[in-house]
Amino acid sequence: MTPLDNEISRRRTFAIISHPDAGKTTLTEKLLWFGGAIQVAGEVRARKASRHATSDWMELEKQRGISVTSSVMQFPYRECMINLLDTPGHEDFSEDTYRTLTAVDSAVMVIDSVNGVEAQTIKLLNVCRMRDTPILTFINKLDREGKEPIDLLDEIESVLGIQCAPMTWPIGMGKRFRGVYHLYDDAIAFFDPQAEKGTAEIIQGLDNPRLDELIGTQADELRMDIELVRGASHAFDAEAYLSGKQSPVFFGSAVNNFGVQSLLDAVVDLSPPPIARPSVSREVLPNEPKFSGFVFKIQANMDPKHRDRIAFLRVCSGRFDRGMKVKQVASGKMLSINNAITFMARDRSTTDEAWPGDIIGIPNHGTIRLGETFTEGEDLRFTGIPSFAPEHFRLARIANPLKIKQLQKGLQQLAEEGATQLFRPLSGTDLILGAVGTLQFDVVASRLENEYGVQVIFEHYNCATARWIHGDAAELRQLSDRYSANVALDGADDPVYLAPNNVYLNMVKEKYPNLRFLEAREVA
Ligand SMILES: Nc1nc2c(ncn2[C@@H]2O[C@H](COP(=O)(O)OP(=O)(O)OP(=O)(O)O)[C@@H](O)[C@H]2O)c(=O)[nH]1
Repeated sequence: MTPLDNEISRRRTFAIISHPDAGKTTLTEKLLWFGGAIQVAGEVRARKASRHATSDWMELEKQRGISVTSSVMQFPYRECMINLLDTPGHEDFSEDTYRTLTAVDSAVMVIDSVNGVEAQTIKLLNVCRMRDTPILTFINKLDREGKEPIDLLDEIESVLGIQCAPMTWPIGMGKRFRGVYHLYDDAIAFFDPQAEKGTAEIIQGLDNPRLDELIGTQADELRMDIELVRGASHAFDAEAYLSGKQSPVFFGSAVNNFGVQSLLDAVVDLSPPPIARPSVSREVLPNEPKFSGFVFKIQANMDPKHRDRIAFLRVCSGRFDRGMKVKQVASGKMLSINNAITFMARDRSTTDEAWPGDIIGIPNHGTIRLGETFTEGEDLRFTGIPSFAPEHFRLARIANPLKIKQLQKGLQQLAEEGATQLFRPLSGTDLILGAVGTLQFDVVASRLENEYGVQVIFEHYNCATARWIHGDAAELRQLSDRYSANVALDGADDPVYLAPNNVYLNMVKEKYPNLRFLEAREVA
């Protein structure tokens, strides 16, 4: 094995997805703790405290500063190097989450056993499905009276349309929660909220008399349950998991540390290392010797006055060395990356190299855009960074018309960063902002004022949804001439139809059958 192959095989890059409050932050914290990356619980929670006050811009600003370094948490566990990518908790920032999901090789889905599958879980799972991302499921909060485990699996299968393969099975729940049985190790881990790692004892075998000794009549209930579960549920199938068709399911209680280690072991044992990535011209294998990667997230740095930003780049192939010269494919320029940040959760000191699956942060002054590809010279363009149809729209106006240039520049740059989407209708001079969550508008207004010295006023804009237009050029011209106020150019000058309502959208679809109206487009 070459050093490159070796480093690839030990990389696991994943994100946690969940509906708010299912326990994502708690689980992240416990994973870091089991991985030895944090010494005391609470470090992640402190960050979350600021995240909850998202309606307050000052808090957001603080959080933005802190989260540059906490967006990627890298730590060694067993023989692997784990990259855990953070995703914003608030659903108004789900665009950011969607993009982060394009940079991972797998995901962990957290389900609250009391609430089952929730709205945000459905949305996020659909994003994972676009790339057939393999998903492990963690059913959390077994220490509470929740839904029956078998009903939860049914719900996941029917609502999310993914097969479930239980890997562990809970013994009771709520007050009667005693632990889990591992279906493949034939081992029982007993729950003890007082024990340091949540587990009192582990025993082998369902027929072990110690089982009856410890949990009495629940032992026979468990034996019956397992017989039923083995007969009625899907057996684990590695291929089905890796192709995103089946999700191995674990049960536990994150706040009590219980079940977390099994999950982390599953990330090492079952989740895939970096695999080939599609680009416009060809597939790029991770073990190609030459470096390549793409930018999936741009974040303004701690000091907004300097307008420096960090571009988060996912390494797709080869090895990155500090100071190496790389090509920014979009501009054709060669850049020396001397000041890249790599991320170790344990100590913030930088390392000098990165391998496929790793994330590096490149400081820049707005010259690097979302979705861009970097290589050692080849003109590659990675595909797959999505932009989603916004659901909220505002018309941007300014108090002082002399500042129109600053407004245009500010909006253009914030759109490149992904903070909002910008649309310019073909007729008139209106600047329309689109967002997936309305909180994005507050962020944009505040940043325009602080960073560009522009006071913006957002007004209602009559638009229900946006669709990117692809297809026949002649029909596009006709549509643009006929509805020039509703056809706009986005930040990348691609045509978009701004539909006042669904009736209009259906009408233009019928009228222009050779055009396609897409809900998402790729940024790069
Ligand atoms: N009873 C119980 N509560 C839990 C468990 N895990 C997490 N919680 C609690 O559930 C609440 C939400 O957990 P978080 O980890 O903050 O959830 P989150 O998904 O990160 O929430 P957002 O940041 O809003 O996305 C907190 O009060 C946790 O203490 C568990 O295993 N059992």
